[in-house]
Amino acid sequence: MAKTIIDKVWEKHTVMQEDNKPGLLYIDLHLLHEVTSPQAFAGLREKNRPVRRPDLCFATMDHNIPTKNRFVIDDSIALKQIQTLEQNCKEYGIHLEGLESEHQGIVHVIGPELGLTLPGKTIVCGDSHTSTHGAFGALAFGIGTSEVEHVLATQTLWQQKPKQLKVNIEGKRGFGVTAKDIILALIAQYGTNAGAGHVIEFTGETVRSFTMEERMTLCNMSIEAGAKAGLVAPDETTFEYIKGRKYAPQGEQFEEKMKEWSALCSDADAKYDKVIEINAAEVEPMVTWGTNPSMGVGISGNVPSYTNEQTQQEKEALQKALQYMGLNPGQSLTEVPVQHVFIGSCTNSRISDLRAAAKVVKGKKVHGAVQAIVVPGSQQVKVKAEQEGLHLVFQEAGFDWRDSGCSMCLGMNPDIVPEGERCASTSNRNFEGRQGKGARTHLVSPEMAAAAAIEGKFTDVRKFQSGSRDGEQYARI
Ligand SMILES: CC(C)[C@H](C(=O)O)[C@@H](O)C(=O)O
Ligand code: SF4
Repeated sequence: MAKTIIDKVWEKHTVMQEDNKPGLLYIDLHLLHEVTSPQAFAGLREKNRPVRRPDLCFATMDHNIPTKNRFVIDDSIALKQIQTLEQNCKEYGIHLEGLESEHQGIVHVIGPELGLTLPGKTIVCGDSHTSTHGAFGALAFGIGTSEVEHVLATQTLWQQKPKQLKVNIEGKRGFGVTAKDIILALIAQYGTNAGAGHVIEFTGETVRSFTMEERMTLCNMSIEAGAKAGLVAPDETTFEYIKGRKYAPQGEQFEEKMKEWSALCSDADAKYDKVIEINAAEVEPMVTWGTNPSMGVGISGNVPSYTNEQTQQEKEALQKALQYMGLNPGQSLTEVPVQHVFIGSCTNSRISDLRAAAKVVKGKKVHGAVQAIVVPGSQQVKVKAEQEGLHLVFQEAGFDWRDSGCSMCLGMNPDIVPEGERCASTSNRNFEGRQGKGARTHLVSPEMAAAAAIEGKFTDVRKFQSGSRDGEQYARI
């Protein structure tokens, strides 16, 4: 029978499978961070169990660390979680990229960067955006804390095989349109439940043309479309990215692996439970206006109005979102002023994101009413950006240049948006209170965030580039 890449990875990792029951999956890589691991280790300790494969675990700290004066942690819960992770890793022999490490960073940024994330692997982490690693053709998904304990103890996980959704993206995307815009457009059209119970395989010419970093952005947000995971079958772009990375197979071993990885694709006549077609040419730079990632619209569009077609329930949901966001029905997004700009998070904090934003910012100044920060996804991204002089571009414009971490993506560290204030954010979630109590989050691409920082309001980034526009993706140099 024809198989999808998901079937292939699944079958290869199934240790045990009884009819109509969850299967037992072998896990190749277990990523850990400070927030969702303490109880799991405590559980092990209580039962006096060792970690079965410490060599397949890899830890970092990212969520609640400060991005300024990173060694001064005032919050007692954050400090406790960080120290607990250090102790646990030491006690159980797990590799940790701590605050002092040059390889520290957001867990979903450093996995790929260090060559830990590889095609065909099963990868888990107590974190929903583990889907990011799917960009390499890995089956990667978030797990709960009790499952973290199970994986630590057994290196396996009970899983019901998910359904499969193919999202086929074709068409040449327009100038200034990024992977972030395409996934936001998909979620705006099909909703935050589109992928519920499914793993998404992203296919199509547009996806093939994406860099690995763009594929990561796409897979990162598949979770925001409700999916369990998202993946892209590996190809030359993938192998090229992996080659030479610290923990990737080297030399002859790499060549061998590449042969194996090349077979990792869906058979031509493989069946999916659902198929969605997206035309990338129809997507424009997106901005979310509401309190979930599906509440978004192209920059030339408006905040929605009430219509006769809406049910009472839909009207109430719209009203609630607009009230929280401090917006009026029908309002143009280009009139909406922002007070904060955040360029960072596991969605958009890689070197190509920073280059793209810097290109928009270069030679301009951040609007006087805006506080803007750039938070590289890892310390390695930070170093690379500094070698290229990007930090100077940002600093000269008035951006704050920080150390890596989750930062303003979520209100778990000192980078908070004050109540009632508005942030153009390159992160992935815009739920109520996500960036702080009463904070108003608008999800955008790095280019759009950079443009908003300069104008002090949302604006179409495409106009910033009119002089130098050459039909190429300026965003991805
Ligand atoms: C803290 C963690 C459990 C959480 C997640 O699972 O995604 C966080 O990373 C997030 O983005 O909301
Ligand atoms: S950057 Fe944001 S979305 Fe990503 S892991 Fe951290 S908190 Fe979660």
